[in-house]
Amino acid sequence: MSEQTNGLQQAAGSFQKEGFQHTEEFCRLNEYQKAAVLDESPACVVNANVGSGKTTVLIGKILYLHLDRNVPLEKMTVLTFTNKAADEIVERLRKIKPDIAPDQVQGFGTFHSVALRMLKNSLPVEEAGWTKEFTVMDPDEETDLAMKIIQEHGLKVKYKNRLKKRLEQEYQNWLEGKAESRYRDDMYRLYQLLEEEKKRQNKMSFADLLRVGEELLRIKAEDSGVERRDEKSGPAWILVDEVQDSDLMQIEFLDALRGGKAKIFAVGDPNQVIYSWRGTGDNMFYLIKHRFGAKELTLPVNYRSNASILAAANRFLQFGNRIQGTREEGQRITVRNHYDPFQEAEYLAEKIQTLHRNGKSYREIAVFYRLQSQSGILEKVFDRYGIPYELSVKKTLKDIPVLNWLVKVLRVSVNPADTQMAAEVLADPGYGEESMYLRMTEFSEETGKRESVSAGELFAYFGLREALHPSSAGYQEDERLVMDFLEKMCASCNKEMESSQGNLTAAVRKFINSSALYGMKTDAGEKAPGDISECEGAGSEPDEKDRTAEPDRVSLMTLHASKGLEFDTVFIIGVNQGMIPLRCKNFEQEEEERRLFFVGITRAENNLELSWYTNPGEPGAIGEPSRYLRMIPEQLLNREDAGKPENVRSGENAGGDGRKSDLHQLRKQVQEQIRLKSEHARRPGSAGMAERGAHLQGETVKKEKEQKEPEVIRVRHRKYGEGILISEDDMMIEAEFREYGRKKFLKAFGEVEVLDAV
Ligand SMILES: Nc1ncnc2c1ncn2[C@@H]1O[C@H](COP(=O)(O)OP(=O)(O)OP(=O)(O)O)[C@@H](O)[C@H]1O
Repeated sequence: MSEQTNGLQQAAGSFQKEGFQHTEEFCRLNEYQKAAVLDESPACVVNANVGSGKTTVLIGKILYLHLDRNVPLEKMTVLTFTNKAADEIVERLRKIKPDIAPDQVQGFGTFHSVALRMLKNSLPVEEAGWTKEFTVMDPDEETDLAMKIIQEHGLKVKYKNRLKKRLEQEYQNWLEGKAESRYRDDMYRLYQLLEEEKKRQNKMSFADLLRVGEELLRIKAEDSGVERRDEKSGPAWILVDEVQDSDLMQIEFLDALRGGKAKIFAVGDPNQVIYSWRGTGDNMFYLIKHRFGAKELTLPVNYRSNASILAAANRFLQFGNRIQGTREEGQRITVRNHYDPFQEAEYLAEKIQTLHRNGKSYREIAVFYRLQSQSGILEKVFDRYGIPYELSVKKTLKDIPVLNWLVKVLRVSVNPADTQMAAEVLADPGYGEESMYLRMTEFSEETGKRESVSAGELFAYFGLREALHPSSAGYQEDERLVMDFLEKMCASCNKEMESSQGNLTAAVRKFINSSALYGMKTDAGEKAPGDISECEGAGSEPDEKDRTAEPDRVSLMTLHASKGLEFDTVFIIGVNQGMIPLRCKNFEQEEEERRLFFVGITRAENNLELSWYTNPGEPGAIGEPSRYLRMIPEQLLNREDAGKPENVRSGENAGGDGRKSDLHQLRKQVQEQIRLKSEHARRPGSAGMAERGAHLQGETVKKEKEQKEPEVIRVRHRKYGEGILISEDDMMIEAEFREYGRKKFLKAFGEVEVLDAV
């Protein structure tokens, strides 16, 4: 990627004069890539293989449209799956055209951020029942609010323990005016009340941003008449990255944004769908193609991995043709057996030290695992060996109690209608106190009109010294975290106020909305399941793929987090039965696990090592190699066996080295931690947010006995009779019938009736 960036920089001079097509960068593209860049069909989807240059093509396309076809950047909307990806595209464009102003690329971002910006700036959000000052709520907060409404109104809602999922599942049906909920309960009444409450408290969920955005865009188009629409009113081009990760709501938003006029260019890879639990299905790519009558182009050639890795990857391909490579066979894939994760961690530490001594930088090396919990042993052993590492864990403000509370304080300050948050602030067991109420509700009046502000001033205004309890043991750390956060926020707000000539309240609202939408990184880098990257307001992240700019560290991350990255050497650990793939409930999950493994192995450029344990020690994992290892042809593999249980059990397999003699001790410590954790998990849970929220508002909440909800859902089919629901998504339903086995049906045909749970 950095090599590519250099190429772009060298070519930058000639861009201005002759356009993109005459640059070295364009000439470097292969024929498929060129065809995609130059295509100007009304709608085009590029079905791209892994590592085939999707990002390269997308950037090439933007440059071509802008420099050769004179399409202003402002007339392009570039929709990405993560905010980080949007930042990366802008950053790479800036390397070529350093004078790009922030205003010109306002249309570059995630679906949600683009919708948010339009609702704030150009769509009449008042017509939908909110005001321009609305704030953004996260999905947990919406579930808490729904739970509170259920309790207040005595609603009968089934499967409350899965309320978040249920809120998502039937929302579309309710919007379409269906008369009764799937379980014939009060779900539709809940939607109604929830909607009213969100309007009353002037806040929107993520789903609202897209839905309201879409509705208002459609109304706007109707009002002005699609044909007569002012050329200036919408984008001329919509470019979509990672289109396979879109969900149905995003597609509707896309359609409305297009307004029957803008051209669509979307790149994606159906083989890399790994987030279907969020409403994305592996059929999305094809759905988009048909919905927009799009031309399909392909990018078959992979530039990343050596031929052995690609040959293995081809075994896991689910859609499309074989991935073509450009590289020689290279190193075979190593498959290694270890006795257990402790032994492996030590092996990895030594191996990485050797690689480093032989000239490989740490940043070229990554270790992937299926479950976040697997990183603990590696961290401890790497610490002991002094190996620098970067742990990719999603750590957001919500994980730090004092910042979680502070953000709520700020949210109420910029939106006093938010009684849900106000209640949570005041009754917070750590920091809540009554005097905060006035400070929050008077913020706009008192301080919010200012044109610049400092962290110290805000700290004093909110009386945070008292709220954080100066005599408590944690005060200093809390104060440091709060000041750090406020400093970042004030820097962003001051900048915002200067450029927009707005006031402090509006600037804080923008900052807080951004952080709700993207999360805000508090620690080491992360690209987790979910569109999380650094909050817009807090400055942008370093280019993830230009890794030379970052500290030299080994990357430790889950397979999910590895998507979109590339490394010279990749270790995938715990490739055991029951772990990779994780135990699956249904065929779809199984297929997704396979795609996840595919994503993991295709991150490696030159060296790939897969390991399994004789004694995995993870619940559900079996001490046998995963069946995925049997799917890779033997001639691509180099099998090595490091399992020496007798040495390992003694904990002294390494002789005189003091670090290694501690291994036995470490093993005992970690096992004890695991035991304590599982005991803790078995204890009855503490009160949920919703209960706390209600309690905070002075209500007595009866802790409802956890209802034992039935797990089996019956269905009926005209021909196959009664059966059991296995899975369903927005399009398909799968059920099992005693006489006929498992069958799948298109929901649109309504052949399967879902009966009450038994
Ligand atoms: N025409 C080309 N010639 C040489 N190298 C190329 C070419 N196109 C792309 N590459 C290189 O191939 C690698 C993969 O490119 P890129 O990251 O854009 O692919 P991708 O399709 O986005 O990957 P993924 O599927 O993993 O998300 C990069 O290192 C890139 O520089």
